[in-house]
Amino acid sequence: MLLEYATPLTFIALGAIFAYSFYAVLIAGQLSLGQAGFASLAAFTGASLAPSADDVGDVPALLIAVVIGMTVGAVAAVVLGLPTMHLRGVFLAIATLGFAEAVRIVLLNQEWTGGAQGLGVPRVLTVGMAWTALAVVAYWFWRMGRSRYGRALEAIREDELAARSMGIDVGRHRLAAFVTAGAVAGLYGVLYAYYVRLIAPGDFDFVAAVEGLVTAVVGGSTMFLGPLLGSGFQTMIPEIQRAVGVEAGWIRPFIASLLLLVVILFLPGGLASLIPRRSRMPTSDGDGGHRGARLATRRHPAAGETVATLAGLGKEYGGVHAVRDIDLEIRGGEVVGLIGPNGAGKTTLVNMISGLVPPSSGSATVLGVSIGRTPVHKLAGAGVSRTFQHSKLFNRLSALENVLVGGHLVSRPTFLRRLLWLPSARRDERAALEHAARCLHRVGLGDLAGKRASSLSYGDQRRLEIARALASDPSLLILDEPAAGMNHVEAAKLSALITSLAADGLTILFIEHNVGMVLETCTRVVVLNFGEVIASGTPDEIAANPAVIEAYLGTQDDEPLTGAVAEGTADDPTGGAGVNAPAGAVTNVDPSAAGTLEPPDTTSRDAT
Ligand SMILES: Nc1ncnc2c1ncn2[C@@H]1O[C@H](COP(=O)(O)OP(=O)(O)OP(=O)(O)O)[C@@H](O)[C@H]1O
Repeated sequence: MLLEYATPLTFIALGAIFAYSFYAVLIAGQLSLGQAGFASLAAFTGASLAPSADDVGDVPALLIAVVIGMTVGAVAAVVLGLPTMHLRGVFLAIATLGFAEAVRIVLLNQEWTGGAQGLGVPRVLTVGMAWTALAVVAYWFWRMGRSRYGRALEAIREDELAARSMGIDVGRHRLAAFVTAGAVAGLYGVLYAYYVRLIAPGDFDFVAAVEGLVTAVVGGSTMFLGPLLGSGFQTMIPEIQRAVGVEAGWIRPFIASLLLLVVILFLPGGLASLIPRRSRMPTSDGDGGHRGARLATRRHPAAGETVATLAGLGKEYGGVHAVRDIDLEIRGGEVVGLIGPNGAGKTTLVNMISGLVPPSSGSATVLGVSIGRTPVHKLAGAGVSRTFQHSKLFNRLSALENVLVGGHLVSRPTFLRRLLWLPSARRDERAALEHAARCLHRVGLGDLAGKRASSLSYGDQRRLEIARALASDPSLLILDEPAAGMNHVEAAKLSALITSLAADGLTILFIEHNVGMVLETCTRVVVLNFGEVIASGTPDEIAANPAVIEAYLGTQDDEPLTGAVAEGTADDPTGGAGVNAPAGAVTNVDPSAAGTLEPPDTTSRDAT
């Protein structure tokens, strides 16, 4: 019975293995078509260099060829990956496709490959061997999925910049994913060669690459069973059509393509999205009643110790001086509020401090690291953690998973230990889960741990970003407009949270348009206008500072800032008070009202 289906079953296994080589990079958000080239190189070198099956036996010959092929695939991936890893999306697809085509043409013109005639290889692979190999590959990706490494790849796929800010070395992770793809494609190439009896360079052409990609996409790239489901679907649809008597010709491929279209249109997450995803939950409630191990912690600067020193820091975009000549010192335990009208340069300044944007002039040292050439993940490693003006959550991950990624820097790698089922890996994963749950509870989101980040309300998304930033146990926490979109009550709660974090010794720098909240929460306020610091001092000093009042109200004759901010609209940015404020200015014309003023932002930014 099984023998009757041996051929389709073997092709399902082979197709799934090839699709896993695409899945390996799709989970990190990379679109590559180079796998056909890796498979081709592996198939020809493996089959040519491995000893003959007659001399050493079938299985040893195949195993040696597999080792050669996977090594060749991985090395080719490094060679191709090093110069192309900075490419994204369609550019990476084109570059890798170019590589695969170059390999095909070179191999086509070699004598040792048999050229267009192809190379004869003994059939050694059985259906059992093919499925054993598939089981090993699927096991690899299954164990990877819930490891620290697997989470990092998912985070890169969801939002690369946020992943960098969580301390993930994106370049290294993307290259590792690419090398895995090379090795798995190499495995496929060798197994294919030892099954079909005759291989030709044309077997690994553009069409083969697209088929592998389609299989992975149809199966789904967010769950490890995806490639297997995709390959089963792709292989069995024609078989089923044949069995029910749909004759060859245009009908069969037409129906198969139509079904493919239906899956892609109605199941954007692929067939695997039909399988319910078990969301990770901590074993304890995370509110302090936990018993698991704690994660690594870092030494934080003591109160009054220098955290950041900025000297003459400036940033110019073309002719626009976003920030100019800023001297600033931030000390341990301070809560520094950064305020100023829209376009004053606040976000640009914190982007420089967190390493996202290099300064055009001046210098700065943050937690002992000088900014400029230091990559974002290294600054995160030094203890800088941040939220973004426009939420940069990992939308398809749950709230808890978002915070788990935030804990990347303080948790231990678990993937290799998970492969071996070592209890220490389970312990470390539990510790990471409980740490994430504690962070969620700290911001009041404990009950929403299993919810997808994209399904949370705007205010909860802001809080989730804070929980994620806290998870790295930062020394300097930077919050970019954390209260944006929050109502009066939520903003008051956030203010209490910031105060309690500062009481724990955390140094906080935050941008906020809600001046009332800033004056209430901060130990020091720095005011920017047109990229320059126009005032710095205690909340009381700032509230009475004429230069600040002028920057906000456009006149020096008005009352001092009182700690509350008028609600306004883009049409009436003064909150209806009729004050002649500069466009986008935050006003305090109605001290009884609270809220933020958010005129439409038309600035184009790489990182905000
Ligand atoms: N990537 C960029 N390219 C060009 N100009 C930029 C870029 N980022 C910021 N700017 C400009 O730099 C100036 C300061 O912008 P920035 O976003 O830092 O101000 P902000 O005080 O944070 O404003 P908001 O309160 O609206 O967020 C603005 O004039 C803005 O248009």
